[in-house]
Amino acid sequence: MLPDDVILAVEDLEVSFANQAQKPLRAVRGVSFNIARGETLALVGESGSGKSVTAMTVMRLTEHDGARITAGRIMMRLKNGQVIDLVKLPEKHVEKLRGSEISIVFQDPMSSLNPVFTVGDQIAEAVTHHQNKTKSEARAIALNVLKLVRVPDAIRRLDQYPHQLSGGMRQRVMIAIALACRPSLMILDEPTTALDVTIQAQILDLVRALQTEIGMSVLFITHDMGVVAEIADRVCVMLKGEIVETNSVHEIFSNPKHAYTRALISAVPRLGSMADRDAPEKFPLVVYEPARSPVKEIG
Ligand SMILES: Nc1ncnc2c1ncn2[C@@H]1O[C@H](COP(=O)(O)OP(=O)(O)OP(=O)(O)O)[C@@H](O)[C@H]1O
Repeated sequence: MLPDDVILAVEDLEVSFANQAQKPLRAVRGVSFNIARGETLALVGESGSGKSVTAMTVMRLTEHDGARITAGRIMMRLKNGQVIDLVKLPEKHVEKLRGSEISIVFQDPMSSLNPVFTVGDQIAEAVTHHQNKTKSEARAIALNVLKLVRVPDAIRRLDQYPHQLSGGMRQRVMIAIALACRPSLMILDEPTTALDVTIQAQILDLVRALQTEIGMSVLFITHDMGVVAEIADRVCVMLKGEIVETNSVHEIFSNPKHAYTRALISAVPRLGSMADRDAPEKFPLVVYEPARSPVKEIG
């Protein structure tokens, strides 16, 4: 059974990809964590450490990519209080939970949004997929949710197409779609990596504000300890498919136990003084340069 305040508990999760030439690739190895109601848990680690596979497995989407869950449980508390193991759920049931109980926002809104439908239609579609609403009711919900994610001039935006919005506005629309059916858990997979720094800060502010307002839980995936410092309550550090350290954000930065955690902190110049300077040699990191977008925020 889950403690009352826990929304999601991942227990000893193992996920493998078949690899014809060699033995299967164990992308996620014995991963365990839980997320409380209203909490933001950051999953942090370098490229290939297994963050996205973990997140996509919580959505039960990795099987579509040929992965197999070889062990573990993903216990989820639904909005009606029922607790279920997502691993055991047949696809047709999981499909009903995506968007209504858990939703996910990806890095690149342009590849998630459909270019030929308006913003309003895409949010309304997310609503009518799960709820028995008329077209005009769904449009009213779409308008409210656009306002909730602070899209200025929301009425006009409803009838615009994705290409008419800036990168930051598109990411707000993706968050609006993810929020439309008020899931209790939102997964954000590197949602700000493709945005420039000021827009990134605005999106992080938005996620924080939404959490205070609607009390949802967040699983936030990032490689950037600077972002972790801004957004997380607790942190799981992933390395080569395993979680090597879990702690509160305060403890992670003030008293990092694992050398790899110290290396990640040192990779962020303004946080680096807080961490062990020897660590980067032990765990050389790929240094990320977020793609700078020349798009100017409009409105
Ligand atoms: N569809 C797939 N088929 C085969 N292997 C995959 C697939 N998706 C991911 N992997 C492998 O699983 C491992 C974990 O990848 P994952 O995408 O979870 O890393 P990550 O920590 O999210 O990194 P990134 O930030 O670069 O996405 C990697 O070795 C990756 O190559």
